[in-house]
Amino acid sequence: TNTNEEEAIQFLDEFNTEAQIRGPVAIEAAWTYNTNITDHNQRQMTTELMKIATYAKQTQLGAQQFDRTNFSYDVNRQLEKMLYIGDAALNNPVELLELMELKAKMQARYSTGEVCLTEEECYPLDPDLTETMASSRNYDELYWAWDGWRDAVGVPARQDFERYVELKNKAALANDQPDCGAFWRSWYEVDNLEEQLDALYTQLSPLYTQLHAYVRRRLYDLYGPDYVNPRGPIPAHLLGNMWAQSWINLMDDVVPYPGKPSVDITPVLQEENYTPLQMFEISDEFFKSIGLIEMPQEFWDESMIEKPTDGREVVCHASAWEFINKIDYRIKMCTDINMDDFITIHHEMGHVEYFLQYKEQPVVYHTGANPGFHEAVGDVLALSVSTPKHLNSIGLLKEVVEDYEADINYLMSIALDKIAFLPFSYLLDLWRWGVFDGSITPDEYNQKWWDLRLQYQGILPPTERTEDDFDPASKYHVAADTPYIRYFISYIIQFQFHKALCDEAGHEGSLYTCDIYRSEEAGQLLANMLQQGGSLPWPDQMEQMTGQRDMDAGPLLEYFEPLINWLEEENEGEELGWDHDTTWRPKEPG
Ligand SMILES: O=C(CCC(O)(O)[C@H](Cc1ccccc1)NC(=O)c1ccccc1)N[C@@H](Cc1c[nH]c2ccccc12)C(=O)O
Ligand SMILES: [Zn+2]
Repeated sequence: TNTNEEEAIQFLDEFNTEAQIRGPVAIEAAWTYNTNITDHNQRQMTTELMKIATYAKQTQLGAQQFDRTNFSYDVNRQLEKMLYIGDAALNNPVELLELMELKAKMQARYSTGEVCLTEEECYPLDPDLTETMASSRNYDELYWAWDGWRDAVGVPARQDFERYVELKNKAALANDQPDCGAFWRSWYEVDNLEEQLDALYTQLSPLYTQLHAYVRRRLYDLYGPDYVNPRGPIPAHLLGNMWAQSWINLMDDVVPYPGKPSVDITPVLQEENYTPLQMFEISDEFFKSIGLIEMPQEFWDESMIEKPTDGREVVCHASAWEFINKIDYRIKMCTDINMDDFITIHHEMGHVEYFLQYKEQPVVYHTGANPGFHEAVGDVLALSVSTPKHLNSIGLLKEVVEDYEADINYLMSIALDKIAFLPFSYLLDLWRWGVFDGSITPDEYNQKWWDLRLQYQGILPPTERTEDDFDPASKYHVAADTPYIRYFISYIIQFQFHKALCDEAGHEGSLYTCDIYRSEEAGQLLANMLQQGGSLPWPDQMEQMTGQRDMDAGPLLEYFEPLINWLEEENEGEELGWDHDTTWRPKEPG
């Protein structure tokens, strides 16, 4: 083996140059497929991805030549990142091709899935079924969309998924990892991640239980005792979202003090005919206001921010794209004109901001400090943007009242998104890690999924589910080979970041009223972290920003403190939790 550090540095420089030439070609082919799903474009993408995989394999072999023992920290870290190359580690090219085609096929099935009322009348997830789940209060109509979607994209995915699991585990073994879940967890560079996450969830579950009891009572008032049991789990299709992962669309039915002005900007966005472009420009302006880098011209020229109307099939699930040529950065999103998508735009733009901030780093460091960091950036800014004061100052809320009741309404709206999301974002990869490590076998995929959905979310399916169903694949990230624990981690650390940025901005008063708009100091603190990309372990970067090294639920609990007190009082007399009546089932849908 080679102990010559000079040669290692030479090797790294050559990779860095080569990657910026080869990378864009493959990413462009993936972009073309994602924005125009055809067999031809899939073949083109697969061909390019195979070439990049071969190059990654060569790079891995090259990096393995070196004995890193006495190399500098940075050279060692860059070489180490080259050793783990994901799917490309599959030694058998036939299997690698099979895996790529499986992934493309599952992603295409999800992205083109639809539920039909009649032969000619079919509805896709985005925007139609999403809108039905958000706005219908008809138990049977909600069930039609919920069950139809699972029949359309869940059931047919099972066979592909089982083969996908085998191949992903083979690739993990080729990366010296016992299974794919272990490989995905290795990105967090801590050896007790699962224990840390379990401790965080234990700390947060009482708050979720309070919110669950409150919302359940309101749904009981709405749907009656045939469909909602005030002591049991909630039917999964009543929460305003296809996966019950965010309950924000129930706000009108659960708002604590109805007499106060709304905090939902959807009516204004629609009445004033805001366009997706204008929504993106408002987001970009916020990033600029705190001194971050604005979206480049190529971003505005090449992004796809609306669902095409020319008949093209596209992957509508939002994503942010870096072409590692220091020039091209894009967002692909089928933007709907509502608050949900206004927030998602900030989420996606947060990814692009991270790309822009770390673009001078070596390519191997073009990642988040950990995947949760990448998911948190946009959401942190959205916490400021969402404040009624801020929305009022940019003309998206016509009236704002600042008193205790209005504050509780606001905190409820944020909790319906952030607190409701915690169990879902935790359980999804608990299930998937179990699938990868073999503790969850194909004959129980669906049963174990619903066991976890009951245990953590306190929900149950509106009808009996069997192993003929495969409900996990009704969620994009399961169909699209995208890990999910990153969002659970993001929802915790984004409040740590928010608190640090608010302190830096000189904010005084409650954390939930903080808006870092126009604070160059806050922006500088954030940029200093973002610029580092993956060059330093995330605890070091967490310490630079917040003064301590761990994930900590404290700032989240501080943010929601007034609502926690309000819920405890409001829920006096409620039977908290959902294991009081495990035999109850809702009445069958019509
Ligand atoms: O999936 C997303 C947004 C999509 C994404 O930006 O996270 C996207 C997912 C993806 C990953 C890989 C391939 C294709 C899509 N991630 C990125 O675009 C991305 C880009 C660079 C680095 C890391 C992630 N949000 C999650 C949950 C969520 C977290 N915060 C939110 C805020 C608003 C709405 C949803 C969410 C969901 O919809 O269930
Ligand atoms: Zn994201």
